[in-house]
Amino acid sequence: MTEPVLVVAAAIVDDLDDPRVLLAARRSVPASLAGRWEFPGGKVEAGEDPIEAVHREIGEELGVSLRLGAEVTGPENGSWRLSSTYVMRLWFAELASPDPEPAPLVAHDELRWLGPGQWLSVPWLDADVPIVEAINPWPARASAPGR
Ligand SMILES: Nc1nc2c([nH]c(=O)n2[C@H]2C[C@H](O)[C@@H](COP(=O)(O)OP(=O)(O)OP(=O)(O)O)O2)c(=O)[nH]1
Repeated sequence: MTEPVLVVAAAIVDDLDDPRVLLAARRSVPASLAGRWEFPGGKVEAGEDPIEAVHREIGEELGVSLRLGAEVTGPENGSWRLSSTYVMRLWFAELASPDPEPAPLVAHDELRWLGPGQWLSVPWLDADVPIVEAINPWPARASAPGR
């Protein structure tokens, strides 16, 4: 069996100690994924350290530097399965500096800071939905039994 390709990405929040706002990025390419929202990031290059790859990808895609926090571990040896081809490792992160602000330089056409209770309000890529649900501090309450 071929090894899955490793994607690394960042769940960029306003404050690692008290995350209330999450940055989502809307893909502009490829056409099949355009309009869906994701965690900014990308594929680890051959021989590259995954943490270095996150910093490189975020620099390329958003033009900012990050301070990484805890890894958001998934069910597959700590990774999240994206598809038959890809698995993803994800870290919480905050901006290393307020200036410059992140910008959609490549691969995205819009960035949005999702506020409290809004983290699931955009159409995330299918594989990202369970991840956002796992980190969402405002999980939907089970509907009350009918009377
Ligand atoms: N970056 C990122 N990719 C995701 C997420 N969720 C998800 O299913 N994917 C998929 C989309 C792509 O098929 C694949 C990652 O590819 P990518 O296009 O972001 O990687 P890259 O920046 O290195 O792209 P490229 O230079 O090779 O074109 O993983 C996510 O939250 N972030």
